[in-house]
Amino acid sequence: MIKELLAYLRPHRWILVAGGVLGLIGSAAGLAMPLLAKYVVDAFGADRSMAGPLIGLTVAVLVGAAVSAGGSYLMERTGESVVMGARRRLVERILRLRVADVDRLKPGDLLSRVTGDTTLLRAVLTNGVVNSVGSVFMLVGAIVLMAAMDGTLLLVTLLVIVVIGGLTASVMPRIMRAQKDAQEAVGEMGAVLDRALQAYRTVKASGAEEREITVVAGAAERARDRGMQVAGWTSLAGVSTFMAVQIAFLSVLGVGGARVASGALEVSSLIAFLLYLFYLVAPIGQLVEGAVQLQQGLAALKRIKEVEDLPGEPVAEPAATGGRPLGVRFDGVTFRYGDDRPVVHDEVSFEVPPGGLTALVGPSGAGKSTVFALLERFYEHQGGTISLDGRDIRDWPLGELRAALGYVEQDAPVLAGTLKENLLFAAPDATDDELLRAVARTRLDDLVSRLPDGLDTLVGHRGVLLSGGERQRVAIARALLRRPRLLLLDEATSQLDAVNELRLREVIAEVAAETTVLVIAHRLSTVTNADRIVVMEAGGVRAVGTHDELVGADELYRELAATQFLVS
Ligand SMILES: Nc1ncnc2c1ncn2[C@@H]1O[C@H](COP(=O)(O)OP(=O)(O)OP(=O)(O)O)[C@@H](O)[C@H]1O
Repeated sequence: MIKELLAYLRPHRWILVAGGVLGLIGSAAGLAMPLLAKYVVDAFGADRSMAGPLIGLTVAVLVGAAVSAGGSYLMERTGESVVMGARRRLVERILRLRVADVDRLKPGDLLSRVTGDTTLLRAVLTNGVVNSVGSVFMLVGAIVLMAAMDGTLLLVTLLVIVVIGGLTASVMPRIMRAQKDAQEAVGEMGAVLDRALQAYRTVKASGAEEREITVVAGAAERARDRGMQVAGWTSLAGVSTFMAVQIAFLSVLGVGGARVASGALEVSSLIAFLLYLFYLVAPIGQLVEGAVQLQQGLAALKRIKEVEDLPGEPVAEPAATGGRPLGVRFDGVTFRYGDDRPVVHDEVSFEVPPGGLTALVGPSGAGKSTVFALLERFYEHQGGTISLDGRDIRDWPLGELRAALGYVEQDAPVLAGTLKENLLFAAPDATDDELLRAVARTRLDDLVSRLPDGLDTLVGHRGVLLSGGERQRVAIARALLRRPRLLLLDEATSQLDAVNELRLREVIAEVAAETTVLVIAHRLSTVTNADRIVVMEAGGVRAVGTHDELVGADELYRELAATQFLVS
């Protein structure tokens, strides 16, 4: 773990060394102060000119202050860079995780790892490490001098310090565990709050505010309790430092007194030794503080590593969009979402030639959305072959594959930001002309002219300022701007009014004239227009045909058409 912690420091090691050296020089200047003051006083007594010593003293004060300030500035700067680097790596990892892993993670908790845990790294990496190194220097120096005074007394001192130091060290892992629990409780708090914010209206409509508050507050209490434990262990560690020096003082006084009495040691040496003993207080205190910070940093690092160690997708190299319509082929595809999950696709086979409109229909849970998820390679199928354009999707570079597809999700397809940002999300390089054409094709021009700032109007968190039908058309326009070779459209199940439905049907028909469109259909209007319909049931393909053919030949389809489609 320590090695991994140091890895964060490696890129900044020279700045850290410089900061550390400046800090040491600053301390040395501080140490020189009494000596220079003594010269001033001596000069005063001896009736000599005080100018020299005074100038020396002033320079030492100024240089010492400037050097110390520079040193601590360098440290803080590095701290910020380290935090930034850790955040960047973490965010990069999070955005490159596999969808299957993200399904299991809680967004609020991830957020707290990026914001909270990375911040904890700062103290340990800068002050913690640097102060500890400085303290070790001072400790070693003092010990060497003490050894020169009297070896026996040094042994007594070290014995006391080692015993109490060992006891202090034994609480360190507890500090780390308590700190990790505290951070986990903060993460939990984020997760619950995120859940409540994602379903804000449902929370209110369900009268669940109080319950959600209780859950968040519960996590906050846990964070407090564990934080208090950290504080308790930290105080214990602090007080034991003080105790170590006090006990060492008494022991040295006792043993030293006896040695003075027996003539083995001079009184002046005993006094000097005792003075040095108190000199140890500050560096030992800093070492203990550094060790505590180290534990806190390690706790944070553990949480950061848990995410960083998750496997990611291969990096999808950006690829050019546009091109010929793609044909799709599923050949005996089997898939389940996890080893302990039921089979979702059991030998799914169907073929879609390039171009035209193909509808996927079937009862809820039949595995229709999963077809899209597999095409986008959000998940890996376990058996059979999926090919696009005659090429196994496993052989497509991920970036190229996703650039060829346009994907419109069923839920919340609009992101916070302006309408324009939303439209350009999948194709940031699209020209204004292309943008306006997509707006016109998806019949969004009415909306744009009504909005106060046109395309630059903010659409709110998850597009809440737009209607359901508008959000859907924005999502389609966004997918179209990517010039997909295969458009995957998961029709929203929400009821659209007649005008919106007609518009949507027109848009889909137009797009299907240019590219392959695969739509999960919940409306009869979409289905009757389709060139072919794939009927799915319980993880398999039951029938393929046109509306008229299927009404004649397939009982399930007839039933679906009679109830589900006509109802919606
Ligand atoms: N991310 C997931 N993790 C685990 N199981 C999932 C996941 N997504 C879907 N499932 C399961 O897979 C099965 C098929 O889901 P899928 O969404 O493909 O069905 P669908 O035919 O699109 O249904 P609907 O018409 O209701 O959207 C369901 O039983 C569902 O519980």
